[in-house]
Amino acid sequence: MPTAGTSISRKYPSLRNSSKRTQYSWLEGRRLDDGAEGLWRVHDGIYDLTDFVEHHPGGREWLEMTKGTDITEAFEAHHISEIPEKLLEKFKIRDAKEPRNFTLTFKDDGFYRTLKRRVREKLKNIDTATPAKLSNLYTDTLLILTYVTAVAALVTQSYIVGALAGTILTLAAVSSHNYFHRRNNWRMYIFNLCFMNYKEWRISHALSHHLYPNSLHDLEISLGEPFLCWLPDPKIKNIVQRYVSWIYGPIIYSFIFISEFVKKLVLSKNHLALDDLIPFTVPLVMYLATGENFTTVVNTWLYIIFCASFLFALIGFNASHHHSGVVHEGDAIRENSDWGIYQMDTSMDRSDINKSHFFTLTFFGQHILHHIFPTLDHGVLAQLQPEFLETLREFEYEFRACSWFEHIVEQHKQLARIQPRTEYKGLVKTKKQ
Ligand code: HEM
Repeated sequence: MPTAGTSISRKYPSLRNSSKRTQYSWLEGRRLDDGAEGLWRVHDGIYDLTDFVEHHPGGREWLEMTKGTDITEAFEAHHISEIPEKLLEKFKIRDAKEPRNFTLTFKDDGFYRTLKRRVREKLKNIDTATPAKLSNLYTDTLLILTYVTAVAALVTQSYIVGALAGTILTLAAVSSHNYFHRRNNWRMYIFNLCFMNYKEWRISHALSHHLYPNSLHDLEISLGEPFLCWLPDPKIKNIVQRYVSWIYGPIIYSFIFISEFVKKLVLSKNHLALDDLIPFTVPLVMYLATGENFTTVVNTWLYIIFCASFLFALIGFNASHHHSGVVHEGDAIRENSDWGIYQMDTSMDRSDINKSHFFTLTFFGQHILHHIFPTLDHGVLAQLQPEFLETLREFEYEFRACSWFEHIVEQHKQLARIQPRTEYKGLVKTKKQ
């Protein structure tokens, strides 16, 4: 087990290399490393939120899951208003004994908090309801179409209609990701249709990937290993993982949904819940609508799932973080980086996807703004671009974006890359921060 820290933490993440790594083992590792003294840590304070869990407006789950960990990044990213910070003081019981494990900063005059103040003001003066309603309309339509096209695939027994049903299922699942980042709401359950559970994604995606992208703390990186290895480290990938993954990668893409479910049955069966039955509503509707025999229903449904899984991975892995020009663990980064700047260094947006509300919602668009303000509806984010660009200019950073196609090419180059960059090559134009 390595003992040195990582580019953004003093300690190497416990249990990262466990052969049984899951969302729950990631949380377990955080409890071992975070110096939260069995309670909740925010910056250098220890808080007892036991009495607040039930009353948390974002839902009890977020706080239940994170008990015993440092929630600084989660707390900062999930609240735009000043109310949570004021409320938090009520629950402080002492200063933490150890320094924080993570070295990312949230200085008041730093990039992230400056931008957040501007966003807070802007949100008071813009129409957020209309774009949010449009997102709801898109999502609900995709949900209905998921069932309709699945039935159509069964009736027609056409591979093309089956692939269309898979496409719709993926678009519905990605849209529902807009909802599981927020307070509990029914649309977050749409995500479960694809065999992955929204609650587990709140851990691997919202709490791990969003807060520490491309680092050793990012579960979306570690769960891909040893088959898909994006970190530039010759110790974790050989020639097969670097180049042959270009060929076997798409096959893996197709099995992700099913394998996540199987993994849950094997490794996390204690966490099985009623909502894990949601994916089975699709074949049930297919059966009830047509009366087809069991084998035909299951075969058609599995074909839809494989198509959906392929497209989901194609969209997800090429959304922002694996362009070979962005920072991955091992590459030099700024010391004590502002959290928002670290997010900028590890991401690159997609100019083509960002142009449309529908594609932003269904292709993980407006990626950087979504990462740093995950509780805002995807449809609202475009309106925040002026404040985002203004703050970037002020901090002398540039906004980086390229096409989706370039991301796909670059992601493959990143799979092959093994040389970490020894000089900081983020998006900074000057040394000023
Ligand atoms: C793991 C840490 C936490 C996470 C992930 C989290 C997440 C969330 C989410 C998702 C929402 C709903 C946002 C929306 O839908 O607009 C929310 C709202 C809220 N949370 Fe948290 N929360 C955390 C910790 C806390 C703590 C420690 C406090 C205060 C003691 C707090 C106070 C609030 C308040 C007051 C709201 C209402 C919205 C607002 O005024 O900003 N949260 N939180």
